[in-house]
Amino acid sequence: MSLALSFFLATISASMPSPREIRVLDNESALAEAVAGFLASTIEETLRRKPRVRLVLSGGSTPRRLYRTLAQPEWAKRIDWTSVLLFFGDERCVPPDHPESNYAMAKEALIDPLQIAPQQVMRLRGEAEPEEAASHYEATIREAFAPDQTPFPRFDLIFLGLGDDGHTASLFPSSPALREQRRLVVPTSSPVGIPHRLTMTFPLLNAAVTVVFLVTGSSKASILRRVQEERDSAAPLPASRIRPANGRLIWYVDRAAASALPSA
Ligand SMILES: O=C(O)[C@H](O)[C@@H](O)[C@H](O)[C@H](O)COP(=O)(O)O
Repeated sequence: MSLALSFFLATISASMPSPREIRVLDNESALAEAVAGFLASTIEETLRRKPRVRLVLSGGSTPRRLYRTLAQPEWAKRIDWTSVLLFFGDERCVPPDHPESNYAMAKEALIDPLQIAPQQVMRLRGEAEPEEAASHYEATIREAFAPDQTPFPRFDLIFLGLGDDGHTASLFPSSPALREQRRLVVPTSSPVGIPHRLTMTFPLLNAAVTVVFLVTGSSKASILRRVQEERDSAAPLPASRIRPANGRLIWYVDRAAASALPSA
């Protein structure tokens, strides 16, 4: 094979997203344990190559079980949290102690129990003016990746959830934020719950080394099937557009959420 052809094939294969992996666990508890194990292995493997791990937490209610599991002694002793920088994929525009704050949930379930130092936690300032908060967070991300000035920094692992309308992070169907191709973080709005949000954008999320979706419960069965079956439709659901160009996409789902999948 000529050098030119092998280079061409390498380039093509490098630009094709890796296949998505769906891992079905019996229930929420088994899912939390499995994801904790995956996170521990990912952190261990990353720290063999780099001095720190940059991890993005998801909001919503699903990840709370995972965060509480990670705070348990048997997991706390397995993970070197002193080498982990925590970021948030999105935030509601509320104060950090508001019951709807994604930061407040992670603080209660993970950060405080593990005594993770404040300087390791990059909080999205939900209490600030949204444009200012978005710009500040973009600067925070770029500082955390310096001197690497890649246009879209590659987080080592990003956790995401799935809304029953197909949204993920705070990227909601029909939102202008879905079209953002330049910025890392933008203000946006939600049709449900807290209206004003901040969210990481598709280019940043899809730059990740690994993206892990956490989906549990029978209420997500229908939307999970739609997302898995959607192929290049004219208006794909936001969660369907999460396809790390040079990374892994893994769906951790429980049996209830997977009940509508063809292989279920
Ligand atoms: O701020 C948020 O709410 C999340 O970023 C959002 O994308 C969440 O992951 C989904 O809405 C699923 O939420 P549940 O886990 O509560 O079902």
